Amino acid sequence: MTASHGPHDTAGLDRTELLQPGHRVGDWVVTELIGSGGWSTVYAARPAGRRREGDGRAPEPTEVALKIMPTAGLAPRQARRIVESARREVELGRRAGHPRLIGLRESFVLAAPELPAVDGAIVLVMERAAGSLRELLDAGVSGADRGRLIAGICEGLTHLHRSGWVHADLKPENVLLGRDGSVKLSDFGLATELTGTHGYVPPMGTLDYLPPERWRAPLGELGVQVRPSADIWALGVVVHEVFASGASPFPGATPVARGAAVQEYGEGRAPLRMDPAVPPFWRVLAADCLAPTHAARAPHTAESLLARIEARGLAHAGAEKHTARLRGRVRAAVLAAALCGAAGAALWSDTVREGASGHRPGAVRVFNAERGCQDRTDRDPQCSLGLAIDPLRPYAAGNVVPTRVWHGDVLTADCRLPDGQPVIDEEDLQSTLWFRVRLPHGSAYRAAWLPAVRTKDRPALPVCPRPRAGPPRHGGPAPEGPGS
Ligand SMILES: Nc1ncnc2c1ncn2[C@@H]1O[C@H](COP(=O)(O)OP(=O)(O)OP(=O)(O)O)[C@@H](O)[C@H]1O
Repeated sequence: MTASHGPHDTAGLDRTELLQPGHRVGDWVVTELIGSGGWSTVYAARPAGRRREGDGRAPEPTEVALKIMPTAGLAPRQARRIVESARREVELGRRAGHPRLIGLRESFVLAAPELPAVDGAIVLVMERAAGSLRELLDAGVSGADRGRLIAGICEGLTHLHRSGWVHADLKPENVLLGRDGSVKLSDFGLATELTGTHGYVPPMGTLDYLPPERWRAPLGELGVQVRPSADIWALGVVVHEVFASGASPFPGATPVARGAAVQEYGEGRAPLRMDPAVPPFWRVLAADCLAPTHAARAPHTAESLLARIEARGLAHAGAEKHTARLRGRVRAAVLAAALCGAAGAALWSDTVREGASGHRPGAVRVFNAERGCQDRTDRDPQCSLGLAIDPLRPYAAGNVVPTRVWHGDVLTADCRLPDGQPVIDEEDLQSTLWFRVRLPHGSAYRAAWLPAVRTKDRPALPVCPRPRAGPPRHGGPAPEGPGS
């Protein structure tokens, strides 16, 4: 739970360390302090002793995290808030367990008359995580991990939203990481179950992650209204932070100043300005999450965002696999040429690339919307694009020929298909137009299909005969095509 820094501020608690290593809390012994939030302190702990086998309880983990939420000395309103927060955490843990949510083992009230500061505290016994996304951002997230982490957060949100809950406090501190690097959402102190289209939360939250509508939301008897789109907004901020070294997409030196920038943007008085370090695919995704109103954001559900990330991941994985296979083939071709004393082997990539050859009829120059890929000449697999086997099937990893193409390659198209499968590129351009392009000698297919969003050229070409719809083809020569 986040204390005291929502638009409806309340005073937080000034707490010092409450428990020392070795202190016994229920069946657990504190081993070290992990960290403190506005209303709680989290400790690592180990089991106090062996439980008897067959006592009907779940097997003991070697380590847990104890979230201690003291209530002593609080004003009745604050104490009620703590109890309510614990109730939300326990309720969500009981009803919506999932590998992408931190596991809750048990909860109890601590009786510690010798320690008045924690006597009567609420204790949550949780699965212990290895760290948080905040720590990872501070240390520097590796490029390869970024997409995986965001996909993990989307998985957690998808599960929560499908189960009818809103997290309402998504931020890097609440994205924990398992020892295997897996994502686990945590801190459900503000999580609320939807009644119809929305739920209610206490007037609290973390300023940097609140959507524009939260700043104007009236405070009713039940609290402030929230909808799943509030989590999607927070996800947009997190996506930006992950790619922009922890920087918020909203300018300002303090959370309050950044909150003012959010409101300006929400009212249409300022554009959304993202850091250039955010790559195009993630920029489009973050912009969808950061749509200024609930209505504009609502179509971008956690589930649909996850599907987009997975589709992109598949395409990349496919690119790497195909490139590795092709590299093997190229090596074999070079070796064969050398053994035969040939002057040189014709590499498929050189055959495909005709960047300097000028324009010829049917020429289409490949365009990669990812700006980071446009200046590269090293044909990095991450920057390669796929050509489809079948333009009537989804443009995904199972439907691409092994031959890859890169930004600037010039291909020869012999016809166009105006009404193929719709394709949306990284900049949200959508088109159903496809070009049938020739592939070089020795390719597994003689022809393949380039979606029009992958080129800026629109050569005047005849309409292709409609390809026969059929089951996915995974190899062998294309039965149709111009030949080469
Ligand atoms: N199960 C856990 N395993 C490991 N670390 C945890 C666990 N739960 C919380 N932490 C860490 O403990 C620290 C305190 O967490 P806590 O939930 O009390 O506050 P917070 O999320 O930082 O802030 P607030 O609750 O005020 O928003 C955070 O750094 C968090 O990453």
